[in-house]
Amino acid sequence: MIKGHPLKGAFVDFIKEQKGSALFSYVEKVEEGDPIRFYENGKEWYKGERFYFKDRDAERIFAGLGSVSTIQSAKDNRFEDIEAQWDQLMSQASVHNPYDIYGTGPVAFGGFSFDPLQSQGEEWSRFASSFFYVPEMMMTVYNGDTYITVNMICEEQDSELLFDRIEKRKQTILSHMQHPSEKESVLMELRTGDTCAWKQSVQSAVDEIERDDELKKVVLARKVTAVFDGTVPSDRVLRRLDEGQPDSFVFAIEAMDSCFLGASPERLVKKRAQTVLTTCLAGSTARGATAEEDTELADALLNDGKNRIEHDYVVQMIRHEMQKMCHRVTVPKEPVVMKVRDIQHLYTPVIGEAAEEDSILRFVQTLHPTPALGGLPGEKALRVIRELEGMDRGFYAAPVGWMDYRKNGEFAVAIRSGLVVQNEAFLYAGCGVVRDSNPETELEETNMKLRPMLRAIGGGNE
Ligand SMILES: C=C(O[C@@H]1C=C(C(=O)O)C=C[C@H]1O)C(=O)O
Ligand SMILES: [Mg+2]
Repeated sequence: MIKGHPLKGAFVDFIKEQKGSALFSYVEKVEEGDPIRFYENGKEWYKGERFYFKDRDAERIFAGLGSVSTIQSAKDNRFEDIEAQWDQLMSQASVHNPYDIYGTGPVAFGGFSFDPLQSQGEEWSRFASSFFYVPEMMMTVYNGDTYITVNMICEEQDSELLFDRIEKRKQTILSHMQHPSEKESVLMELRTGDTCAWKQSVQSAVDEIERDDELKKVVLARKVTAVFDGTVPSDRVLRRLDEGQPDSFVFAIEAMDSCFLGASPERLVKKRAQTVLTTCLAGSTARGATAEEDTELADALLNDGKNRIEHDYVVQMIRHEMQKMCHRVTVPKEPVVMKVRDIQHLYTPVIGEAAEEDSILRFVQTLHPTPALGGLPGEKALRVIRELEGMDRGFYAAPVGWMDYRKNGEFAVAIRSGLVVQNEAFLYAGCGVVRDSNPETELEETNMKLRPMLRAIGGGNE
């Protein structure tokens, strides 16, 4: 029995009043915390329902365990439907959060598949077309401070037992500093797919762009399959991504025996009160072996016509959509170069001012997919992708992130990512095809983009 927790009485009374089924949430500050450890330590009780999310600046880090309510939607209006379900849950919730920190208290974590009209690939069978976990327990690290949120939903007769059980688990997970180590598996085979056929589809997209005056850009992706001699240790993969990609969003989301994870440089949208941040990221080149070569490559990228056009299509669409949703939008005139470990990109950050009560999901719905992952114009490009790609992207290139009970939050574009299912890992990479694309160069670009995940699963050069 855990006696004396200040909120236990309040919880029991609340459940009694509500007659069950409403959310009770409380937040505590703890001395220190390691979200990766928290995630790993939660494996024993919560495997299959965990998540992890670190933003690009490592300003805010989340690790979530379990799900007291999983919000899902496969409807045509999946964004509105998810929002309505979240509103419904929150309208009856009792939230005890003495801290005014975004990302503490009830948070829904999850995402939306890239294209719900694409027929589902078997490897994605554990992933609904959109789903969000409301974690039972979550660690939020913000500016070096650590917060624990506990969420509970239960029947009246179970309330005391549940409170005590979670409190005990929480203590164990927080104190249990020695995480159970996973067995490393050996990579047996890397199936890169038919790269000739892939280059042909790039050429087909170029032909289509030449034929159709309206079509400007189509993003085509490919899938590489890694087969191991045993279960892929996804906790280790996550840890390697987290340690190896300090300048990226790092995320993981489990669904039963599958885990989708990655290290993406690309923000789809972040909303905090009136401020909305989004990103135009497109146009790529390699990193140099020396600082000089790196700068030369960056300069060449900034001055390369093909990459500038590829980038500009993204800016055009994002500017247009943001202007419709915000009363003020700031877009720099020229892109700058963003460098991550394996690649450099053209980058134009966009800032908008919207109404404080606007939901982040409205921005997700409107912006996804940007021409960085779909193409221009969007619908037409999606039709070409469905026809030429011949695979299910699942959550690759899709919005993955979190929203809080005030509809603030942040979503990354889930690129540089892969899906782990038992002894297999499916890795994805794509690139923006425009009129001047060369299939061989685009293939090389996808190889560069596969590197972070290959390294993290133990199949790449250091
Ligand atoms: C499609 C991917 O990346 C996108 C495509 C880019 C490009 O073609 O230059 C650059 C950044 C991303 O917006 C990927 O990483 O799989
Ligand atoms: Mg490109």
